[in-house]
Amino acid sequence: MRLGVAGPVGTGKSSLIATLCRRLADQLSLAVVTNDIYTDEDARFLRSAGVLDPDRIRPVETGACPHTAIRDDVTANLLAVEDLEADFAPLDLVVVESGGDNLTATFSPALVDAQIFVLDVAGGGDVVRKGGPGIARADLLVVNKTDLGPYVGVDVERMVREGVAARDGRPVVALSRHDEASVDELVAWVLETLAGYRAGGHVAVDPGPMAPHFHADEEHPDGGFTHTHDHDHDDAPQGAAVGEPA
Ligand SMILES: Nc1nc2c(ncn2[C@@H]2O[C@H](COP(=O)(O)OP(=O)(O)OP(=O)(O)O)[C@@H](O)[C@H]2O)c(=O)[nH]1
Repeated sequence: MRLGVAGPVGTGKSSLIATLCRRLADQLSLAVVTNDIYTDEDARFLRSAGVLDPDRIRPVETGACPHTAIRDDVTANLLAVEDLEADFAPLDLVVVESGGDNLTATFSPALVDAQIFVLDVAGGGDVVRKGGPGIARADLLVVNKTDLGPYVGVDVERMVREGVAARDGRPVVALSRHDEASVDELVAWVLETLAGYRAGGHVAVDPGPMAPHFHADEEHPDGGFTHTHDHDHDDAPQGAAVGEPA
């Protein structure tokens, strides 16, 4: 299974992956692909954490906004994942870490089977309310660094409640690496999702938003049409469609 980890800059994506590797490397065959814009910093961090054979951690240097490489053109990431799968087959789990991006960045289902969106309490208690496709529709929302709540004046329980309310029943984990019970909850979710994937019951979803795009169609008076997939998501804002097919 390929598992994406996305979220704004510094919310704790690399640390979460290090924690997962620490907890799962004994029972699963793991590999990690990291994405940074101009460096291989995240891969170096994970290698130096000593949680996985360094060769199982491969960096992609996007040279562009992180979402470009995880949803618009996933080629570089797919090649990195496929190289790892070829070198270490059979792998149970490949984790792909996005570079830190904004609230709209999500993975294409062409790259990952499931995805985690990571926020942290230090980014402000109102971030969940600001919403976005990852917050609302990623397979799992993690509200990270809950231990910092008292120091930054954030009501963690309220933030988590708002996350649950925004997600229509999808799961939320309130996480701190200093709270073993919360790490247990994260690990349990990963194992459960992996079991569902192996049983053929897990369907990769596109949290969106899908960029407006053009379909060539000779029958259409304009030679084709541009549209969005807003209607795929009941709660997505409507009205952005341009020239829907007749
Ligand atoms: N207090 C606290 N700090 C944490 C926790 N998880 C991560 N951090 C710290 O948060 C900072 C950012 O963590 P990273 O894992 O580098 O975050 P990231 O999302 O990978 O960052 P980018 O790749 O730059 O977007 C580091 O200083 C971590 O030590 C946590 O549970 N509690």
